[in-house]
Amino acid sequence: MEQIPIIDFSFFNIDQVGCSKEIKRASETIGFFYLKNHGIPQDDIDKMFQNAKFFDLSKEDKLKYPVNENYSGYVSIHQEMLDPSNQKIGDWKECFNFGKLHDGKPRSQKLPPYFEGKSEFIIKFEKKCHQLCMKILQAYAIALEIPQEEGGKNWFEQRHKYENESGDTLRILHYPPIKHNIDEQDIRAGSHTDYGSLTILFQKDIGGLEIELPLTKQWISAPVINECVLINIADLLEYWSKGLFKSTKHRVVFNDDTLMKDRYSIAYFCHAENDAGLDPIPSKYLENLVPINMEKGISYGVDGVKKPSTAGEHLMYRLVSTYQY
Ligand SMILES: O=C(O)CCC(=O)C(=O)O
Ligand SMILES: [Fe+2]
Repeated sequence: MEQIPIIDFSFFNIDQVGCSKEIKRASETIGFFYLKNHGIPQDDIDKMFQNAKFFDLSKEDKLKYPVNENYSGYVSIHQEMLDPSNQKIGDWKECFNFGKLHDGKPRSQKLPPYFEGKSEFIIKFEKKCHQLCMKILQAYAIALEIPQEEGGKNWFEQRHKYENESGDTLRILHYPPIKHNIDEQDIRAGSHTDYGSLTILFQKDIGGLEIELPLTKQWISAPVINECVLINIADLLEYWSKGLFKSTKHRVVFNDDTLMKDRYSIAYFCHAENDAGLDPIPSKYLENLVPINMEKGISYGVDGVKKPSTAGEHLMYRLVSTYQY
């Protein structure tokens, strides 16, 4: 059975081309890879996980900051349905989404008092995640040999400028234990692909994440591996690469040994700027591929047929179909 590869990112500083090729290969076959020596200090990750104490607040207090149309805020249990075509009830999870923060505040939303005094750290953490994504995206540009006159190794960075408006989101997640008899309908997170360019996933202690192998459609588990973050390709990279890179489906299931336990995770969703187009990457590796059908496997909530032409439009269509406001 295929395994999710572990890539040592310190190798990128020694042999950029070799390491980039390894990342390219993992992205073409599985769409997921573990990254070790990724450069985000473990202390920062542990400190970020401490923010999950927010979930201990009363439901009332949490609901004062509900998720808004920009995708920032608190998402309660059953509110998000990641697989609307197969799920009847929403996911058994709660999360808090931090939109891109500026001056300590998400652009269009007030942070709950709980995060007061913590926002400086959260912004720094978010920036470190963004920087890591830029380095990984640079690896794609190197592996795809994007011509210099088209942007070369900065092709992706030109579309992901931190200061510009985008769907970049840092999310803390809590999957509470299930106390009732598990309903067949209940799932911690329904099967889905992510909406941006890349996702960094920080797992902790409790497994349950599964990914669907693109070729065989077989589900395999993506266990917690110490000192590694998990990277997955999201929709934009699949579009830009004409399907060469796989935006692989994943879900979080209840396991017999973990369903009575709290599960926590952190995801950083790296998005292109809202105005970034979805035209293919200029690369000789894509010459013989045809652009993929963007609606394939994705239910766009607005009218189901309209094609998104920018990263921002794509995000909007996907959000409309997964959230119940
Ligand atoms: O919690 C996890 O391990 C996965 C979360 C996830 O896939 C998501 O929020 O998009
Ligand atoms: Fe996801």
